Amino acid sequence: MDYFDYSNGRLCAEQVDIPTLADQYGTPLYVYSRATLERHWNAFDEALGSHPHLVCYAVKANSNLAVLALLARLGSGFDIVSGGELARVLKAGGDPARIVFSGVGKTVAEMEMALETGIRCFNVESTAELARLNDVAATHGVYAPVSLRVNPDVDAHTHPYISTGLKENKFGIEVNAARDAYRQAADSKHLDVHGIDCHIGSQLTEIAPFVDALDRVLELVDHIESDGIPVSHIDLGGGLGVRYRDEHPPLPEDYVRPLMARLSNCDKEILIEPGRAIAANAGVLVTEVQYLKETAEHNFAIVDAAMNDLLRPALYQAWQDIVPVIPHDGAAKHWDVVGPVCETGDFLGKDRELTLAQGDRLAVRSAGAYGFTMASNYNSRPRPAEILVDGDKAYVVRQRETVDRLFEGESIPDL
Ligand SMILES: Cc1ncc(COP(=O)(O)O)c(C=O)c1O
Ligand SMILES: N[C@@H](CCCC[NH3+])C(=O)O
Repeated sequence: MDYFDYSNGRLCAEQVDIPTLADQYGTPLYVYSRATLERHWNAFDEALGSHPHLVCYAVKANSNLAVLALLARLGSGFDIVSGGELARVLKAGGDPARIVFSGVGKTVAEMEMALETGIRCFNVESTAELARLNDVAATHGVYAPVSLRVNPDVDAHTHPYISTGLKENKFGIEVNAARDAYRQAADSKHLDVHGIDCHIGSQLTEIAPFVDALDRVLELVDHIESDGIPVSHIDLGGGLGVRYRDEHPPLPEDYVRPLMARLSNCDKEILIEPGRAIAANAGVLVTEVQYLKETAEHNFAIVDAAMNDLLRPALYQAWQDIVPVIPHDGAAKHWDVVGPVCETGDFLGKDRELTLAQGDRLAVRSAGAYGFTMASNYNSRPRPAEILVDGDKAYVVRQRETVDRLFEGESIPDL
């Protein structure tokens, strides 16, 4: 459930009128709902109940400082994948002791920054990374808290680009090699083994793969602990899907229940790393129809948002609902909603039945996750502004990028 709905024939975010926001701040424009973000985070937190747990929001889904700050105030932990994300979380007031650091390619500088900050744990993804982290910690005379991300070889039944838990994927340490990796970690003088971690993919709409992955992790925990290496937490990763079209992903409580049933006799702290399920349906991308172009083959609605603003349709052929901001009368037609970028793959939606006129505004739904964070400046397009709505108030949480900003850091050498 989210807080985007029509009131008097105009789309609103909570109690704020989206057409007015578009008039004030222009388009393309990302609009987020605080109540939706908080509701989703709380749903995970409450589902985990009294079992010791930490919901570590996956920052990559939506890393706007205002979004991170409001989750930090709820007591959220954070799953980060770069030094940049670490800096963002700290800037937003996140607690370093609630940060877990995932990612296959952590650099020495990123490790140093995280050690200095005193993060909760490194989710280590290879034995080479274990060795590097031990060296970096030794150089600084500290101990690095580690959890090994194991790749359980479970098919998440999701888009191949966002499946991460199969043995052919680059992520994690092969489940069969994990026991040896734990021995390496335990024998490393400057590493402290804290936990175990897995993340099998994103936009999962079934529970079975999560349960299979947990079973493999629990089997491994038995082996590791019988080797004399205790772990104090199990991190189940993120990945719970959302409804973009006609999917029926489980609610947070229905996703957590079967997992916790398996963990009823387990006193270890449970971490989860949801991103999309918290942020996706908490945001829309508002865009304006620039031209309507009807050809023999297709009707094109050329809008002012493009693949550089919202990449998911172009990258994954992802379907996101596109709705009018102010529905009006007229004959509906089938439109390909496309952007101005010079790529055939630049579309936001194809074959959408809409009643359109030039100048209409449209909202692309479920754009709060992997929307702005994947935006680029391709075609030298400044990135959109971002608005956070809270009840009847709207805050500009990122100004629209200016063309001047696009040249920052560039120079023309005196050749
Ligand atoms: C390690 C890790 N944790 C958490 C997430 C968040 O995933 P999602 O947004 O699907 O919940 C991701 C992205 O897939 C990830 O790579
Ligand atoms: N960016 C992807 C999800 C990737 C998850 C990253 N681990 C999407 O939009 O669906």
